Amino acid sequence: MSPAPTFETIPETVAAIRKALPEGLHTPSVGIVCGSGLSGLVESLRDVTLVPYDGLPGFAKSTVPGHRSSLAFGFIGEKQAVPVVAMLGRFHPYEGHSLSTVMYPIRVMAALGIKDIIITNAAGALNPEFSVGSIVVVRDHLALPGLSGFNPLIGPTFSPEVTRFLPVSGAYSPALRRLAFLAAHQLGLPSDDLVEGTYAWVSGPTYESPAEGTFLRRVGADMVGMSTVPEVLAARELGVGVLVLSLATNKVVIPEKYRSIKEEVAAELAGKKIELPVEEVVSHAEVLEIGKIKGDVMRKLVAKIIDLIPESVRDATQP
Ligand SMILES: O=P(O)(O)O[C@@H]1C[C@H](O)[C@@H](CO)O1
Ligand SMILES: Nc1nc2[nH]cnc2c(=O)[nH]1
Repeated sequence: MSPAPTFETIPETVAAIRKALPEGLHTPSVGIVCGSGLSGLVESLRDVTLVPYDGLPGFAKSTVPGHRSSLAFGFIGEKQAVPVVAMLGRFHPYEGHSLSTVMYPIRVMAALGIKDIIITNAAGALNPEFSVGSIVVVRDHLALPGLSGFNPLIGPTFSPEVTRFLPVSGAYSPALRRLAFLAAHQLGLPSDDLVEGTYAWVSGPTYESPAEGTFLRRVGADMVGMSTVPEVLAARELGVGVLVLSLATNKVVIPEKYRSIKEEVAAELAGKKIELPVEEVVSHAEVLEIGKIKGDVMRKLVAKIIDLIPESVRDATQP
Protein backbone atom coordinates (compact mmCIF):
# COMPACT_ATOMS: atom_id res chain seq x y z
CA MET A 1 0.00 0.00 0.00
CA SER A 2 1.34 3.47 -0.89
CA PRO A 3 1.90 5.79 2.11
CA ALA A 4 -1.30 7.69 3.01
CA PRO A 5 -1.07 11.23 1.56
CA THR A 6 -1.80 14.16 3.86
CA PHE A 7 -2.90 17.76 3.32
CA GLU A 8 0.73 18.83 3.49
CA THR A 9 1.40 17.44 -0.01
CA ILE A 10 -1.62 19.18 -1.60
CA PRO A 11 0.22 22.39 -2.63
CA GLU A 12 2.94 20.27 -4.25
CA THR A 13 0.37 18.21 -6.18
CA VAL A 14 -1.56 21.32 -7.23
CA ALA A 15 1.65 22.97 -8.46
CA ALA A 16 2.61 19.86 -10.47
CA ILE A 17 -0.83 19.78 -12.11
CA ARG A 18 -0.94 23.51 -12.91
CA LYS A 19 2.50 23.29 -14.48
CA ALA A 20 1.05 20.82 -17.01
CA LEU A 21 -1.99 22.98 -17.84
CA PRO A 22 -2.69 25.93 -20.13
CA GLU A 23 -3.63 29.11 -18.23
CA GLY A 24 -7.44 28.92 -18.77
CA LEU A 25 -7.68 25.54 -17.09
CA HIS A 26 -5.86 26.31 -13.85
CA THR A 27 -9.07 26.72 -11.87
CA PRO A 28 -11.74 24.20 -12.90
CA SER A 29 -15.16 24.89 -11.41
CA VAL A 30 -16.72 21.43 -11.69
CA GLY A 31 -15.15 18.04 -10.97
CA ILE A 32 -16.29 14.73 -12.45
CA VAL A 33 -15.43 11.22 -11.28
CA CYS A 34 -15.84 8.56 -13.96
CA GLY A 35 -17.02 5.21 -12.61
CA SER A 36 -16.27 1.74 -13.97
CA GLY A 37 -16.53 1.78 -17.75
CA LEU A 38 -17.58 5.44 -17.76
CA SER A 39 -14.34 7.17 -18.77
CA GLY A 40 -16.08 7.99 -22.07
CA LEU A 41 -17.59 10.97 -20.20
CA VAL A 42 -14.37 12.71 -21.23
CA GLU A 43 -15.67 12.85 -24.81
CA SER A 44 -17.85 15.83 -23.84
CA LEU A 45 -14.76 17.87 -23.00
CA ARG A 46 -13.21 20.35 -25.45
CA ASP A 47 -9.53 21.40 -25.57
CA VAL A 48 -8.52 18.48 -23.36
CA THR A 49 -5.23 18.30 -21.47
CA LEU A 50 -4.50 14.92 -19.86
CA VAL A 51 -2.43 14.79 -16.69
CA PRO A 52 -1.47 11.18 -15.85
CA TYR A 53 -1.70 10.13 -12.17
CA ASP A 54 1.75 8.64 -12.54
CA GLY A 55 4.20 11.12 -11.08
CA LEU A 56 1.61 13.23 -9.23
CA PRO A 57 2.51 13.37 -5.51
CA GLY A 58 -0.09 11.47 -3.42
CA PHE A 59 -1.74 9.79 -6.42
CA ALA A 60 -1.72 6.04 -6.93
CA LYS A 61 -2.53 3.98 -10.04
CA SER A 62 -5.96 2.51 -10.65
CA THR A 63 -5.68 -1.25 -11.15
CA VAL A 64 -9.31 -1.97 -12.15
CA PRO A 65 -10.26 -2.71 -15.80
CA GLY A 66 -12.40 0.15 -17.10
CA HIS A 67 -10.49 2.75 -15.09
CA ARG A 68 -7.76 4.77 -16.77
CA SER A 69 -5.29 6.67 -14.59
CA SER A 70 -5.39 10.32 -15.69
CA LEU A 71 -6.97 13.62 -14.87
CA ALA A 72 -8.61 15.23 -17.91
CA PHE A 73 -8.94 19.02 -17.96
CA GLY A 74 -11.11 20.77 -20.53
CA PHE A 75 -14.26 22.76 -21.17
CA ILE A 76 -17.88 21.57 -21.22
CA GLY A 77 -21.11 23.30 -22.13
CA GLU A 78 -23.14 24.75 -24.96
CA LYS A 79 -24.35 27.90 -23.18
CA GLN A 80 -21.00 28.60 -21.53
CA ALA A 81 -17.50 27.12 -21.59
CA VAL A 82 -17.23 25.68 -18.10
CA PRO A 83 -13.70 24.60 -17.08
CA VAL A 84 -13.87 21.08 -15.63
CA VAL A 85 -11.57 18.35 -14.38
CA ALA A 86 -12.50 14.69 -14.76
CA MET A 87 -10.91 11.75 -12.97
CA LEU A 88 -10.55 8.99 -15.54
CA GLY A 89 -10.33 6.20 -13.03
CA ARG A 90 -10.70 6.18 -9.28
CA PHE A 91 -9.11 4.30 -6.39
CA HIS A 92 -11.00 1.67 -4.40
CA PRO A 93 -10.08 0.40 -0.93
CA TYR A 94 -10.35 -3.20 -2.19
CA GLU A 95 -7.36 -2.55 -4.48
CA GLY A 96 -5.33 -2.11 -1.32
CA HIS A 97 -5.39 1.70 -1.43
CA SER A 98 -5.76 3.49 1.90
CA LEU A 99 -8.91 5.55 2.41
CA SER A 100 -6.70 8.68 2.39
CA THR A 101 -5.44 7.70 -1.06
CA VAL A 102 -9.04 7.14 -2.22
CA MET A 103 -10.05 10.63 -1.02
CA TYR A 104 -6.88 12.48 -2.05
CA PRO A 105 -7.86 13.34 -5.67
CA ILE A 106 -11.12 14.90 -4.41
CA ARG A 107 -9.16 17.04 -1.98
CA VAL A 108 -6.78 18.05 -4.77
CA MET A 109 -9.70 18.99 -7.05
CA ALA A 110 -11.14 21.09 -4.22
CA ALA A 111 -7.77 22.82 -3.81
CA LEU A 112 -7.74 23.48 -7.57
CA GLY A 113 -11.03 25.35 -7.10
CA ILE A 114 -13.98 23.08 -7.95
CA LYS A 115 -17.28 24.19 -6.40
CA ASP A 116 -19.35 21.16 -7.44
CA ILE A 117 -18.57 17.56 -8.21
CA ILE A 118 -20.49 14.97 -10.22
CA ILE A 119 -19.49 11.51 -9.05
CA THR A 120 -20.53 8.55 -11.19
CA ASN A 121 -20.35 4.85 -10.47
CA ALA A 122 -21.47 1.47 -11.69
CA ALA A 123 -23.58 -0.32 -9.11
CA GLY A 124 -25.93 -3.23 -8.54
CA ALA A 125 -29.68 -2.58 -8.33
CA LEU A 126 -31.40 -3.83 -5.19
CA ASN A 127 -34.68 -2.03 -5.82
CA PRO A 128 -36.81 -4.42 -7.91
CA GLU A 129 -38.40 -1.45 -9.72
CA PHE A 130 -35.07 -0.38 -11.22
CA SER A 131 -33.98 -1.79 -14.58
CA VAL A 132 -30.47 -2.56 -15.75
CA GLY A 133 -29.44 0.68 -17.44
CA SER A 134 -31.42 2.95 -15.07
CA ILE A 135 -29.48 5.96 -13.84
CA VAL A 136 -30.02 6.61 -10.15
CA VAL A 137 -29.75 10.10 -8.70
CA VAL A 138 -28.42 9.26 -5.24
CA ARG A 139 -30.24 10.99 -2.39
CA ASP A 140 -28.64 9.26 0.59
CA HIS A 141 -26.17 6.55 1.53
CA LEU A 142 -25.62 3.66 3.85
CA ALA A 143 -21.89 3.48 4.61
CA LEU A 144 -21.55 -0.08 5.85
CA PRO A 145 -17.74 0.11 6.39
CA GLY A 146 -18.26 3.50 8.10
CA LEU A 147 -20.84 2.07 10.50
CA SER A 148 -18.53 -0.78 11.41
CA GLY A 149 -15.38 1.14 12.30
CA PHE A 150 -13.95 2.10 8.90
CA ASN A 151 -15.35 5.58 8.50
CA PRO A 152 -13.05 7.25 5.93
CA LEU A 153 -12.71 10.31 8.19
CA ILE A 154 -11.36 8.37 11.20
CA GLY A 155 -7.92 9.64 12.20
CA PRO A 156 -6.41 13.11 12.41
CA THR A 157 -8.58 15.70 10.67
CA PHE A 158 -7.43 16.28 7.11
CA SER A 159 -6.49 19.89 7.74
CA PRO A 160 -6.82 22.34 10.63
CA GLU A 161 -9.70 24.06 8.75
CA VAL A 162 -12.15 21.15 8.51
CA THR A 163 -14.68 20.13 11.12
CA ARG A 164 -14.11 17.04 13.26
CA PHE A 165 -17.82 16.10 13.14
CA LEU A 166 -19.12 16.33 9.58
CA PRO A 167 -22.92 16.35 9.21
CA VAL A 168 -24.00 14.22 6.25
CA SER A 169 -27.78 14.59 6.39
CA GLY A 170 -27.70 17.01 3.44
CA ALA A 171 -24.68 15.57 1.65
CA TYR A 172 -26.45 15.09 -1.70
CA SER A 173 -27.28 18.60 -2.94
CA PRO A 174 -31.03 18.99 -3.63
CA ALA A 175 -30.19 21.84 -6.05
CA LEU A 176 -27.93 19.60 -8.16
CA ARG A 177 -30.38 16.67 -7.99
CA ARG A 178 -33.07 18.99 -9.31
CA LEU A 179 -30.80 19.98 -12.21
CA ALA A 180 -30.30 16.28 -13.02
CA PHE A 181 -34.03 15.78 -13.55
CA LEU A 182 -34.35 19.05 -15.50
CA ALA A 183 -31.44 17.98 -17.71
CA ALA A 184 -33.03 14.56 -18.33
CA HIS A 185 -36.26 16.32 -19.33
CA GLN A 186 -34.44 18.68 -21.69
CA LEU A 187 -32.65 15.73 -23.29
CA GLY A 188 -35.98 13.96 -23.76
CA LEU A 189 -34.93 10.90 -21.74
CA PRO A 190 -37.78 8.51 -20.86
CA SER A 191 -38.89 9.17 -17.28
CA ASP A 192 -37.88 5.66 -16.12
CA ASP A 193 -34.28 6.23 -17.22
CA LEU A 194 -33.59 8.53 -14.27
CA VAL A 195 -34.76 7.49 -10.80
CA GLU A 196 -33.88 8.34 -7.18
CA GLY A 197 -32.42 6.11 -4.52
CA THR A 198 -30.11 5.31 -1.64
CA TYR A 199 -26.62 3.89 -2.33
CA ALA A 200 -25.09 1.31 0.02
CA TRP A 201 -21.30 1.40 0.14
CA VAL A 202 -19.64 -1.95 0.76
CA SER A 203 -15.94 -2.75 0.61
CA GLY A 204 -16.01 -5.40 -2.17
CA PRO A 205 -14.30 -6.88 -4.11
CA THR A 206 -16.82 -9.74 -3.85
CA TYR A 207 -20.30 -9.08 -5.18
CA GLU A 208 -23.15 -9.69 -2.73
CA SER A 209 -24.26 -13.11 -1.55
CA PRO A 210 -28.05 -13.53 -1.82
CA ALA A 211 -28.36 -13.08 1.96
CA GLU A 212 -26.31 -9.85 1.82
CA GLY A 213 -28.45 -8.53 -1.04
CA THR A 214 -31.60 -9.34 0.92
CA PHE A 215 -30.20 -7.63 4.02
CA LEU A 216 -29.20 -4.44 2.17
CA ARG A 217 -32.61 -4.18 0.52
CA ARG A 218 -34.39 -4.66 3.83
CA VAL A 219 -32.42 -1.89 5.50
CA GLY A 220 -33.39 0.61 2.80
CA ALA A 221 -30.76 0.49 0.07
CA ASP A 222 -31.75 0.78 -3.60
CA MET A 223 -28.25 0.33 -5.05
CA VAL A 224 -25.00 -1.20 -3.85
CA GLY A 225 -21.46 -0.42 -4.92
CA MET A 226 -17.82 -0.37 -3.85
CA SER A 227 -16.89 3.30 -4.14
CA THR A 228 -18.20 6.88 -4.03
CA VAL A 229 -18.99 7.41 -0.33
CA PRO A 230 -15.39 8.23 0.73
CA GLU A 231 -15.29 10.72 -2.18
CA VAL A 232 -18.60 12.26 -1.08
CA LEU A 233 -17.29 12.72 2.47
CA ALA A 234 -14.03 14.28 1.27
CA ALA A 235 -15.97 16.70 -0.96
CA ARG A 236 -18.49 17.66 1.72
CA GLU A 237 -15.72 18.19 4.28
CA LEU A 238 -14.39 20.93 1.99
CA GLY A 239 -17.81 22.44 1.15
CA VAL A 240 -18.00 21.09 -2.42
CA GLY A 241 -21.57 20.49 -3.73
CA VAL A 242 -22.15 16.82 -4.55
CA LEU A 243 -24.24 15.04 -7.17
CA VAL A 244 -23.95 11.25 -7.49
CA LEU A 245 -25.21 9.36 -10.53
CA SER A 246 -25.21 5.60 -10.17
CA LEU A 247 -25.62 3.44 -13.26
CA ALA A 248 -27.49 0.20 -12.54
CA THR A 249 -25.27 -2.28 -14.39
CA ASN A 250 -26.86 -5.42 -13.00
CA LYS A 251 -29.56 -6.65 -10.66
CA VAL A 252 -28.34 -7.96 -7.32
CA VAL A 253 -29.50 -11.53 -6.77
CA ILE A 254 -32.27 -11.44 -4.13
CA PRO A 255 -34.08 -14.78 -4.10
CA GLU A 256 -37.79 -14.83 -3.28
CA LYS A 257 -37.21 -18.32 -2.06
CA TYR A 258 -33.96 -20.29 -1.82
CA ARG A 259 -33.58 -23.22 -4.14
CA SER A 260 -33.92 -26.39 -2.03
CA ILE A 261 -31.47 -29.11 -3.03
CA LYS A 262 -33.17 -31.30 -0.41
CA GLU A 263 -36.52 -30.99 -2.23
CA GLU A 264 -34.86 -31.52 -5.61
CA VAL A 265 -33.21 -34.76 -4.44
CA ALA A 266 -36.50 -35.98 -2.92
CA ALA A 267 -38.32 -35.25 -6.20
CA GLU A 268 -35.59 -36.98 -8.19
CA LEU A 269 -35.76 -40.07 -5.96
CA ALA A 270 -39.55 -40.09 -6.38
CA GLY A 271 -39.05 -40.15 -10.16
CA LYS A 272 -40.50 -36.66 -10.66
CA LYS A 273 -39.18 -34.40 -13.41
CA ILE A 274 -37.90 -31.10 -12.01
CA GLU A 275 -36.90 -27.92 -13.76
CA LEU A 276 -33.59 -26.57 -12.51
CA PRO A 277 -33.39 -22.78 -12.03
CA VAL A 278 -30.94 -20.70 -14.04
CA GLU A 279 -28.24 -19.42 -11.67
CA GLU A 280 -27.64 -15.66 -12.04
CA VAL A 281 -24.03 -14.52 -11.69
CA VAL A 282 -22.75 -10.93 -11.78
CA SER A 283 -19.46 -10.19 -13.57
CA HIS A 284 -17.29 -7.12 -14.06
CA ALA A 285 -17.45 -7.78 -17.83
CA GLU A 286 -21.24 -7.30 -17.66
CA VAL A 287 -20.74 -4.15 -15.58
CA LEU A 288 -18.40 -2.71 -18.24
CA GLU A 289 -20.73 -3.75 -21.05
CA ILE A 290 -23.68 -1.81 -19.58
CA GLY A 291 -21.32 1.14 -19.03
CA LYS A 292 -20.53 1.01 -22.76
CA ILE A 293 -24.19 0.79 -23.76
CA LYS A 294 -25.36 3.61 -21.47
CA GLY A 295 -22.13 5.63 -21.62
CA ASP A 296 -23.46 8.04 -24.20
CA VAL A 297 -26.62 8.82 -22.22
CA MET A 298 -24.54 9.36 -19.07
CA ARG A 299 -22.17 11.60 -21.01
CA LYS A 300 -24.98 13.77 -22.42
CA LEU A 301 -26.67 13.96 -19.03
CA VAL A 302 -23.52 15.06 -17.21
CA ALA A 303 -22.75 17.68 -19.89
CA LYS A 304 -26.31 19.04 -19.76
CA ILE A 305 -26.29 19.23 -15.95
CA ILE A 306 -23.03 21.20 -16.02
CA ASP A 307 -24.53 23.51 -18.64
CA LEU A 308 -27.49 24.12 -16.33
CA ILE A 309 -25.50 24.92 -13.19
CA PRO A 310 -25.90 28.69 -12.89
CA GLU A 311 -22.69 30.63 -12.58
CA SER A 312 -23.93 31.99 -9.26
CA VAL A 313 -24.08 28.41 -7.92
CA ARG A 314 -20.73 27.42 -9.40
CA ASP A 315 -19.13 30.42 -7.82
CA ALA A 316 -20.60 29.91 -4.35
CA THR A 317 -20.10 27.10 -1.91
CA GLN A 318 -23.13 24.78 -2.02
CA PRO A 319 -25.39 24.67 1.05
O1 LIG B 1 -15.73 2.49 -9.53
P1 LIG B 1 -17.12 1.95 -9.58
O2 LIG B 1 -17.83 2.07 -8.28
O3 LIG B 1 -17.92 2.55 -10.71
O4 LIG B 1 -16.94 0.40 -9.91
C1 LIG B 1 -17.85 -0.62 -9.62
C2 LIG B 1 -17.55 -1.21 -8.24
C3 LIG B 1 -16.35 -2.10 -8.56
O5 LIG B 1 -15.20 -1.34 -8.61
C4 LIG B 1 -16.66 -2.63 -9.90
C5 LIG B 1 -17.36 -3.94 -9.81
O6 LIG B 1 -17.79 -4.39 -11.09
O7 LIG B 1 -17.56 -1.68 -10.52
N1 LIG C 1 -21.13 -4.24 -4.54
C1 LIG C 1 -21.47 -4.22 -5.82
N2 LIG C 1 -20.84 -3.38 -6.66
C2 LIG C 1 -21.21 -3.38 -7.94
N3 LIG C 1 -20.77 -2.65 -8.96
C3 LIG C 1 -21.47 -3.00 -10.06
N4 LIG C 1 -22.36 -3.95 -9.76
C4 LIG C 1 -22.21 -4.20 -8.43
C5 LIG C 1 -22.88 -5.09 -7.54
O1 LIG C 1 -23.78 -5.84 -7.89
N5 LIG C 1 -22.46 -5.04 -6.24
